[in-house]
Amino acid sequence: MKKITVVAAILENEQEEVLCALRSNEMSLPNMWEFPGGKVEEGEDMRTALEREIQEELSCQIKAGTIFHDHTHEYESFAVRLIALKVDLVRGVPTAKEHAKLLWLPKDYLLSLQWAPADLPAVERLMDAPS
Ligand SMILES: Nc1nc2c([nH]c(=O)n2[C@H]2C[C@H](O)[C@@H](COP(=O)(O)OP(=O)(O)OP(=O)(O)O)O2)c(=O)[nH]1
Repeated sequence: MKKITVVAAILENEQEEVLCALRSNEMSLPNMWEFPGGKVEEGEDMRTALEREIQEELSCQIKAGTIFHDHTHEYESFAVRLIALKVDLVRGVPTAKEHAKLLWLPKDYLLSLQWAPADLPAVERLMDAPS
């Protein structure tokens, strides 16, 4: 089974809301919520990959921090190693360039969204984590 490594950003604002992104119809896993990010390219450092993906997808600059959750999920046709990292916003305002929608949501409400299955362990951990 093909396995890809994906890095995803956990970004919180001053109200302790988490940035959630809705995958568009043109993306794989359409209409599912995710933490924005993308595939790590060959030879690329995971933090560089995440900072690049966020610049491309959200037109803002972030600094990737510590790993929050690292989990492999098997979809029907491929497996995703999803590495979720805490990030800080350095410059700009996250703007949806590829996603259908962006949403800042208090942690307690995260499970009201339909998440990509690979994200659920990280979402649940985030809901349990003290702010
Ligand atoms: N970015 C991101 N992808 C996720 C998450 N959860 C999850 O299952 N995925 C899946 C969806 C995609 O199959 C894959 C990441 O692909 P992507 O489409 O975001 O990455 P990309 O921009 O590098 O790739 P591409 O669509 O241009 O081929 O991982 C998540 O939280 N964030």
